[in-house]
Amino acid sequence: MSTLYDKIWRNHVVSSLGSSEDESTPSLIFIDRHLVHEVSSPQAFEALWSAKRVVRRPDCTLATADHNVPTTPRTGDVTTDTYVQDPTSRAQLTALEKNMRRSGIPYYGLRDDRQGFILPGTVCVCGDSHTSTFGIGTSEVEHVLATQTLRIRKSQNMRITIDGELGLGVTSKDVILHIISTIGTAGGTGFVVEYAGSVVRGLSMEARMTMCNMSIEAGARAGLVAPDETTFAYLRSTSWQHAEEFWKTLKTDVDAKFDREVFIRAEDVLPTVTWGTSPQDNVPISASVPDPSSFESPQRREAAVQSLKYMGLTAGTLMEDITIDKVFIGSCTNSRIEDLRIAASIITALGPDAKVANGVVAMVVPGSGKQEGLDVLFRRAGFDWREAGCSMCIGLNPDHLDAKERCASTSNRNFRDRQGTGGRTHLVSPAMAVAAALKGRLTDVRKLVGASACYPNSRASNNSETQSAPIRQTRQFVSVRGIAVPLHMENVDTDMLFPAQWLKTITRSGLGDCLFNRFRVDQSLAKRPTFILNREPYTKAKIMICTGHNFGCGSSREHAVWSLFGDIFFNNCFQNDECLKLAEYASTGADMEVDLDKEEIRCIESGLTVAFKTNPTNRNRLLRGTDDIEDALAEADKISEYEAMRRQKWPWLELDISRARRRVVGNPLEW
Ligand SMILES: CC(C)[C@H](C(=O)O)[C@@H](O)C(=O)O
Ligand code: SF4
Repeated sequence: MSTLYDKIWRNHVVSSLGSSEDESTPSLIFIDRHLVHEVSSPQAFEALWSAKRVVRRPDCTLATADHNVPTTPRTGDVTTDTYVQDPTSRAQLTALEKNMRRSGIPYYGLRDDRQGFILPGTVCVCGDSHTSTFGIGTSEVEHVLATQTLRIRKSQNMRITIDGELGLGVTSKDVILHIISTIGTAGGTGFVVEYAGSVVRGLSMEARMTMCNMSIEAGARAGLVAPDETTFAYLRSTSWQHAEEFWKTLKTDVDAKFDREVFIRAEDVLPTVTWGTSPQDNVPISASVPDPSSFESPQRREAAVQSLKYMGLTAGTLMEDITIDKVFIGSCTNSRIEDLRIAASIITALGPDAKVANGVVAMVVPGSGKQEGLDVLFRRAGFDWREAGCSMCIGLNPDHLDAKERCASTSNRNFRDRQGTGGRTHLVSPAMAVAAALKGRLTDVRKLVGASACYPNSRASNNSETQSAPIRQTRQFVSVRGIAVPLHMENVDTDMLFPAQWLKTITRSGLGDCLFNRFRVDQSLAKRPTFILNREPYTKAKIMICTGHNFGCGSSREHAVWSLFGDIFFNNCFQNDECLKLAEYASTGADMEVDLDKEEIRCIESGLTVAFKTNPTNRNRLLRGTDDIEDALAEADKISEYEAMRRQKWPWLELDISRARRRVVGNPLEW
């Protein structure tokens, strides 16, 4: 008996050191589709070219520019040079274009409205955490480019079943926010989650995508929904007949066992809004800002106090009494055409007088070039309609929040400074975002229009001591000795570790100063004396002991790892009493040694020794300093065998690369 994930996994194993189902042994997995973008790929290509390697399967790869692109109109004779003013953004886009030309990978540029690259049952990766199967780091991007495979361990199986009937005005965004608050931002760590139940079966493809997309906010490796009639209708093609027969087998067997099961009653899900700086900090719109003392764990209480301070909120304030300055309808979570239709239906239901409240700036950044005339409707209601891109979800382009500006946002991350330094984000569904824009405060969309306008639309309509050397995968690591810095923080996300503004680099080195930058310096760039990394002796720390759980959650930006490795060795193996003892010792500022060979941490002055266990394969690689890509290329015959089998068994997965490239001719923003 197998789960959907077990079946997909088995279909993609190229070679396995042990049993392919063994979660402790990594297997070489074939990647059907690889999406490349400007932020996480430059360093991967640089390493690929310098190793004189080529892209194995340009036909299974596709590039888009999204994170850095301005959202102002792209009409007229524009080129990347003239359109993108910011030099660092421009450098990343130019690097992408150059790398695409050299590799032959099709590039869907800034004015391209084509869609449809992913099919049921495929393994699709991208150097971006919001890839539902699944997000990878830059070193892995390089690995996939060179080998079309990844060496990974199988995750555990989790099923989340949502049964019943969703209430009016409740959308899939509310469901996923509810799930995240139920299981926590680390609840899905180590799992691939399958969403099931009558609610999911009844959702449209777009609504399912919103849920799968935000699985990473619950820490999950991937989010899946079994393909069904809704999926087949969405693909809208008759040429999939054989494929459909196969796709119908892609479902969990009745008696399959999950490592974890969660059940949610649809009636318990209400229009939801976040109040804090983690996606799990959410409540129904009818509730009030929670009192930090209501949380059981001391860490969660402290996190809530800090979040409320940052958010400028007082416990007990009704969520509906919170006024906002900006509204952002966009991001990979909620800017699909269906999201825009739902948002537009609220405006339509209220009639021609529906206008964005005075003083509120509301922008719509569609996920693609599809408009269906909705742009006119939004503009008439006072919204600013922009071109596609990540935009204010991450603020790498000119769209951002100023300090203390409060925003109702349909994006996925309400981390500190995420949408701009000091900006305050409340995550909501598209329907709730429109309600907030029209009222100028967080608003229960159900009260506004009886909300029948929105819900039905979301249903289916049918060694590391050498500080200066650049980080390469081939670096050996045996042990590190030095001062350890204790860090008592929960949920340290990668936006905290490595703020987005520094992501616009095309190299891997010199990133040490970016680490915890917003904690290290204030707005005038003066060092904050209270932050531990600014205090002696920790300015020279080489090891970090983090006692809070869920370290490194959020984005898959490998820059966070490069910045850590540049300065200090990060170890996240312990979250128990031993970790607290190590942190206590670290607070004396004495030397500590992390020995990977012996798998122990030694506190030099006190004599305390703590043993730890790491995955044997990874340990050996680090000790030997071997190159993962070289290892995978040694199995080139097996990869070729797999490719031949794939061509024969699943012919619909082969793409016509010349067709994909055809559109690039004649468009100045294309190659
Ligand atoms: C830049 C990219 C690596 C990052 C991610 O992985 O999520 C970004 O998309 C984000 O949302 O923070
Ligand atoms: S989460 Fe935001 S920044 Fe990241 S890929 Fe999605 S839209 Fe872009």
